[in-house]
Amino acid sequence: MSKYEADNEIVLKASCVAGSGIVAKVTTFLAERGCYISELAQFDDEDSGNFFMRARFHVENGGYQISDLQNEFPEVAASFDMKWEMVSVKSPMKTLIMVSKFDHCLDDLLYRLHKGEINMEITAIVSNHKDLRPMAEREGIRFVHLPVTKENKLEQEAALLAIVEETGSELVVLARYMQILSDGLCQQLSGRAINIHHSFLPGFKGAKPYHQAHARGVKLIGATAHYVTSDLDEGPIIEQSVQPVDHTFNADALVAVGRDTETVALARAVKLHTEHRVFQDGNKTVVFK
Ligand SMILES: Nc1nc2c(c(=O)[nH]1)N[C@@H](CN(C=O)c1ccc(C(=O)N[C@@H](CCC(=O)O)C(=O)O)cc1)CN2
Repeated sequence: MSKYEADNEIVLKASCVAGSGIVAKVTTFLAERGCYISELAQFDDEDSGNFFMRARFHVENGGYQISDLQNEFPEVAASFDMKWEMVSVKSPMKTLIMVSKFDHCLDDLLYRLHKGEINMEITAIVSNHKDLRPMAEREGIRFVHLPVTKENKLEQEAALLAIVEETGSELVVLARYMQILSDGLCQQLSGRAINIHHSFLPGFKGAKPYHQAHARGVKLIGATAHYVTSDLDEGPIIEQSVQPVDHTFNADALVAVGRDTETVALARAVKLHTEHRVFQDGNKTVVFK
């Protein structure tokens, strides 16, 4: 049985300022309500003073419903001023994917969706170009063409946001979407927009990273999946992937082999986020794999 088929599995994500008694209070809350904890992870970031924990559990003997637990947990959360969420594992995360002309990341995500590797429901594919409409229509997925110019950027982003809200999208994935999001949109999508940058950040930020890498004579290339922030390519890193190269690789060869690192890094990051395993910790992340 796929781990997503477990009807009653629940995930609790919680973070707060570090202190004693947190794990005890949370696990006691769950135990007292007949919950069997199958996964438990925690991390105490001594630099930031923040504490993070993730529990996966189910209610034995069908007593409490998730709504009951969600109604009663705030008392525990309040005692530690916790930021928390409690969600059903089975619920696929509503995900809107943004693309431009490159198709490899979108194609890979669609494949992994079909294989059941990522528990998401694609609500729409939005693009500033028409090139990937056939790929969306092949899958029966709504495709929205939102062309963008310097003059219409704010209107274009408003239209995008309207689709995010209309579809109830919880996550926006920039699958090689080659437009810089405005500060306002970054704020609106804070913590729920993931981008794939085609370099091993912090190296080779900005445009044409493979050409930068070729000029530098690197022996490794990579890709970085990160949350989108106003600071281009500076968002909290979720996942990275690298692979070896050498002097025989010209820039086009780096682009070609780089596609594998981009798809792997992005798919892993989306999977981790949809499984509620990623926490933002300042400009970094904590990832419970
Ligand atoms: N606010 C942010 N927006 C975006 C981020 C980000 O981190 N913060 N990541 C980029 C992706 N990206 C590199 O990975 C990137 C994409 C596009 C550009 C760029 O210069 N775009 C030009 C237009 C280029 C074109 O029309 O072909 C522009 O927007 O003016 C740089 C980096 C996604 N957005």
